[in-house]
Amino acid sequence: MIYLKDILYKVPIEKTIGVTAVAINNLHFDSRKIELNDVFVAIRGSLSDGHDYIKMAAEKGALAIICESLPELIINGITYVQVADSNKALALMAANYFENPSDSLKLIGVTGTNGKTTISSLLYDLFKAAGYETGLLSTVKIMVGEKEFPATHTTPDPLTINSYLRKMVDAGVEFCFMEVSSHGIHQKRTEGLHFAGGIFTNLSHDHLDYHKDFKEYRDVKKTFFDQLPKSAFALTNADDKNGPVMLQNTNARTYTYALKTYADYKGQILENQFNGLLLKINNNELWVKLIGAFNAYNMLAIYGTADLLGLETIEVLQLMSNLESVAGRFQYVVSEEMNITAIVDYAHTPDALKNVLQTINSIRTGNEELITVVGCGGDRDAAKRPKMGNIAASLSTKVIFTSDNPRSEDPEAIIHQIEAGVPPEHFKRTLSITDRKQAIKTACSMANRNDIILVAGKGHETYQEINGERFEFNDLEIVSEFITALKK
Ligand SMILES: CC(=O)N[C@H]1[C@@H](OP(=O)(O)OP(=O)(O)OC[C@H]2O[C@@H](n3ccc(=O)[nH]c3=O)[C@H](O)[C@@H]2O)O[C@H](CO)[C@@H](O)[C@@H]1O[C@H](C)C(=O)N[C@@H](C)C(=O)N[C@H](CCC(=O)O)C(=O)O
Ligand SMILES: Nc1ncnc2c1ncn2[C@@H]1O[C@H](COP(=O)(O)OP(=O)(O)OP(=O)(O)O)[C@@H](O)[C@H]1O
Ligand SMILES: N[C@H](CCC[C@H](N)C(=O)O)C(=O)O
Ligand SMILES: [Mg+2]
Repeated sequence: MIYLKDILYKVPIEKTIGVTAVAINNLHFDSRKIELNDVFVAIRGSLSDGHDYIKMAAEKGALAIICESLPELIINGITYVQVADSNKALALMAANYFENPSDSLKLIGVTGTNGKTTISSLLYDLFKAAGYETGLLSTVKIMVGEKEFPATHTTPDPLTINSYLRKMVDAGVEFCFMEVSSHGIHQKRTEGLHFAGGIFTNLSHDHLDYHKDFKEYRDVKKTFFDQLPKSAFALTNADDKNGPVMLQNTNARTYTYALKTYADYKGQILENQFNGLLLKINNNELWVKLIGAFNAYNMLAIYGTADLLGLETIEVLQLMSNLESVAGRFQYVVSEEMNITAIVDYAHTPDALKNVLQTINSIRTGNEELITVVGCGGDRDAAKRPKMGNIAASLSTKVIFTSDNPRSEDPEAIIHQIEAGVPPEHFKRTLSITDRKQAIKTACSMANRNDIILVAGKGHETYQEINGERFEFNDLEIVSEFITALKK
């Protein structure tokens, strides 16, 4: 039996009408899911206002309504709890409802613009390989020990988070690595979770459609570290100019990693080739199978975290050298006959695209062409479009602009905005093909022996979203099929 008063523990309440000593069934923030004796939390969203659905929730049998402003019609027998912040109330209630599973886990949050999925997934792989029961909440998938569940968000809503954390605790999971997105922090999806550690990767232009400006985006990320408890560690990238800013007001124990400046976990790239990186971390040398300078940062974050969580250095080094790239993160195939390399990468921000292209250029050996296929998602930050057009054209020898989840927007209009960023001297390098499959096919047919094709933006995604409908689509499958069919 779960009581309303128990799940309201620690929730700052402004006013209560009715009794809270009542047994409740489920907790929901979507009125459409309400059944008899459930609790409905009204949230002001970006598309609609949950307060408009209080009546619907009541009609469907809600026993209690949690809201920021009380409705005009107060119905006898229903308890109304007025709170200052429904998002926060939902997160605290969700944690209470599932009996605060994060208290029984070592939960590590990874935040920053790029690298969250890579770091959290590889930490999951590493701790699993070290023999621990491990959990993962990531953009790509959710893992409860060995069991896989589909992910809908990078950081899901608090009910989803806490229900999975509960499953993890019940399955004996000891460590859980989770991505903490800026939307997640801003919407307080992670409020009430007990973190054992926080990792900051880097901060660059992203999600400025959602956040007011860069400062707000940065400050939102920072609140995650401000809220870490004393017992936690906070590990930051000292080479990123916002890295130290993140730790300014944290109560956690602070640590740094860096390639360029002094840091607790100091790294050096000794070799950077197509078959991996030779790194020196503090005084240890190791080969890892991942490629590119940005992955050296990810490796430092992983090394530091494993060390802070008490793993033995020797073991960590050995496990790190076995790590394989994460789905859709610099995944590649090479065609046997023509030796064409096709790389699929989730880079969907200017910074990530630049990183991937610079990485490929840094390990290109000769005059081979670098043919990039890229687009930008619809209903997302439009300011990044010309920037990505500029980067793709400047750092590739040929570019095909195409669609990447146009969602409700006109795909051609998005492509025009990308094209607007191409410097005139590179016009000749670019062409645009709206149909993504056709664009990939054309890139493959343009490739000669030893050339490199980068298909950027969708990574692990297995669909293309057009007009609210998701069509099956897999960059890696499509590009592999076309390059292996090439015979010249
Ligand atoms: C902009 C945004 O973040 N939206 C998220 C938000 O929805 P919302 O606030 O817009 O909801 P809304 O549709 O306006 O509705 C407001 C409220 O009314 C309720 N409602 C609505 C209709 C109804 O009939 N009855 C009812 O009760 C809704 O359940 C909701 O509580 O809260 C929902 C529940 O948690 C999320 O699913 C939804 O994510 C949408 C789908 C989304 O696309 N989010 C992306 C942008 C996102 O969060 N991305 C980040 C980062 C990705 C990255 O780093 O690249 C992520 O963590 O995934
Ligand atoms: N440390 C890093 N610094 C810069 N770029 C990176 C880093 N790690 C990965 N990338 C690049 O950014 C892309 C996204 O990486 P990843 O999926 O790990 O990030 P993320 O933070 O989870 O992104 P999202 O916000 O979309 O969930 C990768 O495909 C890679 O090209
Ligand atoms: N988590 C990100 C992923 C973007 C991936 C890209 N393929 C796109 O659709 O824009 C978002 O939903 O904004
Ligand atoms: Mg991610």
